[in-house]
Amino acid sequence: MSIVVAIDGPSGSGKSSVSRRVAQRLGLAYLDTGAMYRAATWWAVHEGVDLADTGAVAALVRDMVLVMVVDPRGPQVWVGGIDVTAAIRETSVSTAVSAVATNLDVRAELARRQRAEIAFQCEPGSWADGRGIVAEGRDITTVIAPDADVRLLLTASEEARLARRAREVHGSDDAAAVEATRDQVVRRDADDSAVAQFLTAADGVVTVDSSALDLDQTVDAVLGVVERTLAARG
Ligand SMILES: Nc1ncnc2c1ncn2[C@@H]1O[C@H](COP(=O)(O)OP(=O)(O)O)[C@@H](O)[C@H]1O
Ligand SMILES: Nc1ccn([C@H]2C[C@H](O)[C@@H](COP(=O)(O)OP(=O)(O)O)O2)c(=O)n1
Repeated sequence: MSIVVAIDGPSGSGKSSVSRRVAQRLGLAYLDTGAMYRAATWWAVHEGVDLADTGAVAALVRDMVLVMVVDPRGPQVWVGGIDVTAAIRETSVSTAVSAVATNLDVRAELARRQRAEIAFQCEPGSWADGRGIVAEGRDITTVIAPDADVRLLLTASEEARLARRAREVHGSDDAAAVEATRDQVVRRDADDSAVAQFLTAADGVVTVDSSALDLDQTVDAVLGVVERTLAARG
């Protein structure tokens, strides 16, 4: 029997780091859908397409050769035969990505690919050999996989999320580092929330607030929700 775990949440709530660890512990594949929007952004810039030209960006993304390596021990992202796993984390991509993520034709194309990947990992012969997948992003619990076995919203206070991102990007959470991070957390969430609802839990979605938890405690909390949800389902 396959298991699909869907996790949404705002920037810096811990979706990527927590989902990877949860997938490893459960032997499931791991799909970072945000990385797909980042890859599309990187590719459009690489190909010299103006991000404001929504038709041109959508056409480019429809033909984009994107490979997501779903092994949670070493996820990778390849676009047009280039390994962009590190490049898509750069601040230039973080700043620009909402312009691509709010392009509804791009969303339709990436949604199609995300649903196909989730279905594929529930089939024998895939990386997960049918065991299933943890997929995370902004609209997984609501749009991409509303029928997932487990649906979870990972939240944390704005203060905690800014401090985490500042430590990650600038190696410090002093006032200057937090201010330098504000655009890629607060402004981006405001822009992104125009097209996906990830600030409050939809019906049937369990909220885990990680503000006062460290990474290990958050992973344990999420694993607890998975166990209880599957046990209740029988
Ligand atoms: N519960 C937590 N406590 C402390 N730091 C965390 C926690 N969860 C994640 N982090 C750290 O915060 C940063 C952002 O986490 P990340 O998984 O990239 O969030 P998201 O994918 O939601 O944007 C990472 O450096 C991560 O190690
Ligand atoms: N399912 C998704 C996943 C991400 N996005 C958007 C929202 C974000 O601005 C970008 C990048 O997502 P990502 O999860 O990498 O962002 P973080 O920096 O980890 O917060 O893509 C989306 O619109 N829908």
